Amino acid sequence: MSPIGTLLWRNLRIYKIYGANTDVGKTIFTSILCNASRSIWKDEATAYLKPVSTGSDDEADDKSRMFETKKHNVLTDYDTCSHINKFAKGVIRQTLYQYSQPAISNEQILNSVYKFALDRAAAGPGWLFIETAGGVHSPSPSGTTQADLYTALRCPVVLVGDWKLGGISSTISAFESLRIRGYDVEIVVVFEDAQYGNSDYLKNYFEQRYGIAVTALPAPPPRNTYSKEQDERSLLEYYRKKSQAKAIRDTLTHLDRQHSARIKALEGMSAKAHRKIWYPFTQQKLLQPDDIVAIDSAYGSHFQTLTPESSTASNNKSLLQPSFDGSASWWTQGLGHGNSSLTLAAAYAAGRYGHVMFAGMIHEPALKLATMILDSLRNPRLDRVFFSDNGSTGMEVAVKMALRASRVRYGWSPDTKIDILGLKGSYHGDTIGTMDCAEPNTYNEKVEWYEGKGAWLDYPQIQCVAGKWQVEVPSEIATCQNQSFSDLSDVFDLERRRARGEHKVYESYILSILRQHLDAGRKFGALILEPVVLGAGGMVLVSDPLFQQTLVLFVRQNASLFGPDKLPNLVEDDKTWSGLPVVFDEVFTGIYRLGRVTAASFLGLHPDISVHAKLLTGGLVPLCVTLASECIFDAFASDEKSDALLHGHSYTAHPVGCQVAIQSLNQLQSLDKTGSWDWAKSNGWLQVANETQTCLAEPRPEIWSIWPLSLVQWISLQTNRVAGVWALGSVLAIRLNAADGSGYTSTAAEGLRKKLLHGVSSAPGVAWNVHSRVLGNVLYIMGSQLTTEQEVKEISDLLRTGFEECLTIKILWF
Ligand SMILES: C[C@H](N)[C@H](N)CCCCCC(=O)O
Repeated sequence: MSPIGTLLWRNLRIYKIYGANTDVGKTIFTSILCNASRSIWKDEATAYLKPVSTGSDDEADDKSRMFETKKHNVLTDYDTCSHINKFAKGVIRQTLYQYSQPAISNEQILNSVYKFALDRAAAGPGWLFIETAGGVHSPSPSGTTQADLYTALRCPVVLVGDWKLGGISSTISAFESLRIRGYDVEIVVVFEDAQYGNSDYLKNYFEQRYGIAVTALPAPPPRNTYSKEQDERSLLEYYRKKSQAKAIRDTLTHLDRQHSARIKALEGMSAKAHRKIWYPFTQQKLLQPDDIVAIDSAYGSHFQTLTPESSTASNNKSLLQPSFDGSASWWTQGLGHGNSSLTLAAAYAAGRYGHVMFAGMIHEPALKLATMILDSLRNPRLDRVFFSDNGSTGMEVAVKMALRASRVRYGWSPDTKIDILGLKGSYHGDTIGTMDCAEPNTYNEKVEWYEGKGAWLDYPQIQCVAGKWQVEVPSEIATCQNQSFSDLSDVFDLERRRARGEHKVYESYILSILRQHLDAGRKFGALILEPVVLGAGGMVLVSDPLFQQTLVLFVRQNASLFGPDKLPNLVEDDKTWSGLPVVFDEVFTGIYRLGRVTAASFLGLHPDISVHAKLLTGGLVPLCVTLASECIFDAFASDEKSDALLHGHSYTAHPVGCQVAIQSLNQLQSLDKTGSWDWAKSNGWLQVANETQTCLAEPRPEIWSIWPLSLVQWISLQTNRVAGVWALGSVLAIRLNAADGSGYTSTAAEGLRKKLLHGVSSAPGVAWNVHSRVLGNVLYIMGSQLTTEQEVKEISDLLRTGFEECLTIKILWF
């Protein structure tokens, strides 16, 4: 099954009819719109679709039961599909499901709606009106409300307002519910009512606030209970007149124009962007307008993007296609695009506070989040939370914290040159301070102010090569040989490996490097690591975790190397940093990206400073927290204001971010607790571990990925082009053999990226693709924490086909 696409065809104007409430006249308005479009666009077809209809099978809307209902409310009586039959002759009409049918899934409904729309578009130009059930939040068969059910299809909306007592409120509430879910309400239609005058109020309200027109029509004639014939005649007359009314013609003309305007705007975006936007991480001289992908919207794991051939495509070709968000929107995405509970959290905090000043003040979301994140990370060292905006700024703060703590501990003067200790290929942010924490590399070699301030150690890397997990030891760690493991859990089984003494060779290497630098008079103020995975440095399943663990323990156990302790009253306990403050940059790897709440837990370590962003807010808004131990915090305590951490972003601890983060953490924790990733864990990963386990006493670490182990192994066997591959949590990284030298500037992964971008056409008119970023010769695909087994299967198949096609037709794409 292909992912569900947004409904947009050039020749088919599709509108979704939502009601401010049930019983407000959705069917009557839809029948009038159908009838009118039939008479205005005579050569075109008009279709009406009711995806789900209320009532049991025998009293289904499809059956002609009009006038036989026992209810006496005029609109309820008319709320049947047979209205379309009777009052909008020639309209193609279909009801897909009845509520009474058992177990109709959301996917079934959405796929059927898509298929119906696709068939209509293929049949020729026209209109399609899709009538939802009840009010905006009336539940669908699965329980999902109407507004949430149809988000993926994202049709523009005709909102039928409520003309009764209380209707102003329900109409505005319905509008707001639709709006915060990203729907474009193109027009509001409502019956006139002399008693309440809702239509006048709503006209002013929507036109003035949102520039949205309101069309008001007189209500249908009251029911004639004495004569069926009379009743039907007067109703026919009502429909005939209203379908010819100027207000309805104007409404349809407006909807027709809006449809064309939406397509024109979408198709013009890339060219305009090419002239106006300065893109990040992009050599724009090499960028053509056509390379820029226009996004209409995003939902779940997919963007809805304009197809490359949209302007030349035949009329019935869909203009939008689902594009799997393969970089998880630069590693931020965790809980799906358009996640309405996150949206509501953001809206709630924006409504309650907007943004408020933080220095010297406190608000509930910040305090709650601080408590929650400290509890969640289960790191006994961490006591304090500093808020900033994004990973770079959070890391800048971490560096300031760590260096100050070291300077105070070791009694260095403020002008002492202090370096950091790190790993080659590390990347901690794009701002100058954090760039200086990285060794010289492609990202910083042409940055005028870059001045690397550190010593960076080499390390062994892990990847699956030809079906085996290899720990590849660089020549710098000379005496050690590459090691091969049958599964990844064995690599992460640090206790056993330590018991076997495998760390000793790492200790000697670390000591020899440190000695060289310290003997040259260098001073270090922090050990900064991206635990387990190096992100921008090439998506490296870093150093054998045993190496990172050994490095941290070595630094902590050999404090005297770094300087004589100048703090006479220092109380040493297991919360006090030793040797160097250990900073973990978990901006990318933390908060379940790798399947666990912290990446530190893979190493069995507690850092003194820990930085978290990206998944912290589920990928909705930027926010970063830098957590520190009390002992780091104390380094800033004095009677002098100038000793304080003089740092604070304007949007520090913005309530919207904090509230969204609370919601995200709750959702992620609940996914974890309720076994939502069990399908992935059993996808080869934990079976292998358990099989190996039977003869072992202690349980082994739980290592798994949403990307099946069989896929990882299969890719690793494509040895003529693949140098190695790994997967952990929601990340899959493929390192390709590169003739042009590996690294960020390599073009080796471009061919595979393009293959994924070209995508799949699974059936006529049904296409989807994968949007991904490459890091030179490394192509990675990152799901969200809500990516489904089905989505993973589709992408896995596409990857396999991509590799196989290239073999068959011998295209050298890397
Ligand atoms: C997004 C991330 N946090 C960094 N700011 C950028 C990392 C380098 C990405 C390079 C690229 O996608 O071309």
